[in-house]
Order: sequence, then C-alpha cells, then structure tokens
Amino acid sequence: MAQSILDKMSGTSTGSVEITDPLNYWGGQRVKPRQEKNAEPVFEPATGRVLCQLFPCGSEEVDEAMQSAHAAYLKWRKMAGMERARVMLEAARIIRERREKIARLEVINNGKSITEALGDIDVAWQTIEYYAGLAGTLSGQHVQLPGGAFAYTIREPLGVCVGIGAFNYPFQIAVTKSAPALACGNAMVFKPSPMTPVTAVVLAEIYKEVGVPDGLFCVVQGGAETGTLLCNHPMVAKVSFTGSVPTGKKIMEMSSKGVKQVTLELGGKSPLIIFKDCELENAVKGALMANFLTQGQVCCNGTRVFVQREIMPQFLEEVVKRTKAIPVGDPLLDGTRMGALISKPQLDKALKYVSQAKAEGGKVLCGGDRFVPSDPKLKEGYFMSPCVLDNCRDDMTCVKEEIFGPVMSVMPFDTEEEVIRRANNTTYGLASGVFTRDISRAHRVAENLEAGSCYINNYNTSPVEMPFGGYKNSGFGRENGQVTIEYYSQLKTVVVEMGNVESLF
Ligand SMILES: NC(=O)c1ccc[n+]([C@@H]2O[C@H](COP(=O)([O-])OP(=O)(O)OC[C@H]3O[C@@H](n4cnc5c(N)ncnc54)[C@H](O)[C@@H]3O)[C@@H](O)[C@H]2O)c1
Repeated sequence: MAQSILDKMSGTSTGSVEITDPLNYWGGQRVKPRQEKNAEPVFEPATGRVLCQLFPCGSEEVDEAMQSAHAAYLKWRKMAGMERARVMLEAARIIRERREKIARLEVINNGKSITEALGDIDVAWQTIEYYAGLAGTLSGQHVQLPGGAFAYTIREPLGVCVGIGAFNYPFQIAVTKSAPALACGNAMVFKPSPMTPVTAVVLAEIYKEVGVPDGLFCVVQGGAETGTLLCNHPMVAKVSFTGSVPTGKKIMEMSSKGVKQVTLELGGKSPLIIFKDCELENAVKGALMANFLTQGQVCCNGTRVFVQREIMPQFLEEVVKRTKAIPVGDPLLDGTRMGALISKPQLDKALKYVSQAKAEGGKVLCGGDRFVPSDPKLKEGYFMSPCVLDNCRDDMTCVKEEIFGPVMSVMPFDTEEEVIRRANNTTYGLASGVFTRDISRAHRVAENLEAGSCYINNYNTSPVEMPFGGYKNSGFGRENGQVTIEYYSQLKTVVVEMGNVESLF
C-alpha cells in the first residue's frame, strides 16, 4: 500500500506523471477530500503541467485529523523511548531503501535536480536515525532535598504538534519536524506547502507501514486558510513553522491566543564574507553552494557576498566562469545541476529583482534571464539562468530583500570591522559564512556575526547533529541537534515528602 505512488516512480521521466491518489492522510490512511471545491492546481515546475488538484481541508477535516492524532498520541506517549526508537529506525531503513523513488517524486513536484533530491532524502533518513537514537536517552533529574525528601523531573511530550512546511524541502521539512516530535512521544499534524503536497503523504504511509499508531503523523492539505484552522485548533500544543517572515508573524500571533509554543524557521538574507587570504578556489565553490542550491530557493543562502577588494577581479572571473557552466535543465537527468523554480510567480519575482537591480546600478555579469531548455517538453518550465550581480551596494533592493531565486549579489569591502558592520546591517539573522586562512580571524568573525549559524571555509553544510535556526527576524527555536528535544517536550517536577507535613497553620 505504502508503495502505490512510489511504484510508479521507477523509470519515470519528466512530464509523464499524474497523481490521482488522495493527498490527505489521517486515521492510518489516505483520505479523500470531503468536498471537491476550491481546487488549486499543483504544477510540475519543469514542464508547467498540472500534476494534480489540491482540495484545501476545511474545519471538519482539520478536526478529524486532530482527533485521530490525539488518539494516537495517547498510545504513543505510553511507549518507552527505546520502543519508539525501534519503530523509527525501521522508518529510516525504508526511506533509505526507497530513496531513489522518493527523490524522483520530490523532483517532479518541486523541480530541484535529482542529485540534490537524493541528498535531501539521505538527510531525511539520517534525521530519523538521529532522533531514534535520542529517544532512548530522554530522562529527567533526581535531586535530594533536606530531611530525606527528594524531587525528580520527568521529560514529557507536549501532545499534538502542528508542523507547517515551506515548498523548498518538502520531504525533508516533514521529517525534520516529525522525527524529534515523535521521538519525544508527540503526534504531529503536518501541512505541506500547497505547491508541494505530494511527498509528505509518502512519509505518512511509511510511518504507518512500520507500525506507529494510526493518526500519529497526519497530513492535511491546504494553504493559509487551512493553516489558520490548524494554528487556532484548541487541541494543538505547539506549532512548528517553516516559511516566510510575514507568515511567521501571523503564526506567532495566532499561537499566542492559545498560549501554544512556537518554533519559527523563517527567511534570511545571509552574508558570506570572503577575505583576500582565502583559498580562492574553495571560496568560489563556497559562493556557488551558498547561492544556487535548489535554484536559489534556500532559506540560509549566503546571497550577500562580500569580497575583499584586492581579490575581487579574480573572484568574479572564476565565479562567473563556473556559474555559466552550471547545467540547467531537466531535473530528472543525472547531469543536471539546476532545475526549475517552484512556480511561474516565483520565477517572475526573481527576474523582476534582476531588472530592478539593473535599474539601481547593478551589473549583470551572467544569467538573470528566463531559460528555455531545448527539450520541447520543458519549454513551459520555470527555468532561470543563474545570475551573478556586480556593482551592488548595501542599499539596493536585491541586497536587502530575500529573492528566493538563483541571484548572487557581490559587493567589495576593505576591512574586517567594516564588513562585520555591513553584514549585520539586516533584520534577518539566519546564517553566515567566512572564508579565510587566518584561524583567529575566522573565529572572531563568527563570534561577531549576528546569525544562528556560521560556516567557516564552506557554506550550506547543515549536519543533523547541529542546531539550526535564526537570530532576529529569522525566527527562534531550533531544529536538528539534541537541543530540539527541548522544543518538543516539557518538564514535570515531582516533589516527594518522606516525613511529616510541617504546617504553618
Ligand atoms: N529557516 C528555515 O529553516 C527555512 C527553511 C525553508 C524555507 N524557509 C523560508 O520559507 C520561505 C519560502 O517558503 P514559502 O514561500 O512556502 O513560505 P510561506 O510563508 O508563503 O508559506 C509557508 C507555509 O505557510 C503556510 N501559510 C501561509 N499563510 C498562512 C497562514 N496565514 N496561517 C498558517 N499557515 C500559512 C503556507 O501554506 C505554507 O505551507 C522563505 O522565506 C524561506 O526563507 C525557511
């Protein structure tokens, strides 16, 4: 059963898949929409073809999913951490075994290259393995008190958690949220982006296949309205959100009404600082990794590239040469390194940022245009040639705003002090990077950058073992790493009297 959609993935090519199975999942099965109204087409980004129709869940469906999740939570929370771990490890094994098929489905729905999607699926099963490993270690503290009394803490789950995801890492986000949630004994109702509804349901089927209680991981489909219903539902204990800053603010506002915990993983406009003493080839490669993964639609991308003035000519020559050589096209082909952006509006938005940059004095060194691959089936796809912008200034729109497309803005700098000040001059604070051979400088810069992550001599490596999240408007709370256990659990203190009650009354 869990392989129904995946079975069709063997040997699939771009433009050949149609999805007809229901996309909601609760009570241990796919659930048909209650009413087939307000349909929204879901597109295959590489062809512009309609892949399926999405019917947003209304309040009754959201409530059904919640009830189903709550019933599962009551069973799951009673299991020992080691028992939960065993089930989760089996889910990780199955994902690893089906990585190829899941990755193909991800590519068809998201448009990223198969090489990247395979990497995303690998991160997903590693994440489940990692949190399965932690599930058996959850414990409290024992404290001896005067007079023989003592106290202890119990680390308990929160209950039903809501996960709301962005479109750029559909399967991985569903896993990043559900793995720690489930490890701690919670249930999760997950809402993917309405543009990428397909692979979260596959995850739900895999969890079912390995024996989690029916309803433990539910998927409800829809956009802002369904998301609002989820955030306002009284049975929800926590909302973990990945998406843009404006939506994040709404989520926080709604959650505050029910005093629900929130984790906000929001956008960024991260700085990458390249000093003249760097290993130039690595810095160039780092700049490409910081800008062009997933067609530039990555939250932590280092899109403000500060290059020390003395090495600017060499840096630009090399970065442009490599950017022009990026194979853009059919995302299911092994040789492709850049696929299609998620939607026509997202493509238009990225192109508009490039024209605005030109109008504000920026110079396009390469790319920045719509790209039409030679394969006729891709001619309506949302492709764009990766762009390097020179002559950028801190006050330009392309330098201040998150573009979420393959556009790198390059700016010169002279001193360390100056570049740190400029790098921090933003309301965002998700990530940052520095290339230098001077180890003292590397650590000094890392210390002074206002961001949740700093990559030294690399970029966009986010190991599951390490916390990931934002400073400032990029959000709060963390995902990945041991610390995330704290965001999906709460401590109960039990105080035990061994003697008589000494009453003041
Ligand atoms: N920090 C991170 O870990 C991280 C990771 C990936 C993406 N992002 C950010 O996500 C953004 C791109 O993703 P997007 O365009 O899908 O973001 P978005 O904010 O438009 O949508 C994100 C999700 O929120 C839902 N949503 C929209 N309005 C809502 C509402 N009023 N109530 C509840 N839910 C609502 C959407 O349906 C979607 O599922 C970028 O800003 C990017 O930086 C952050």
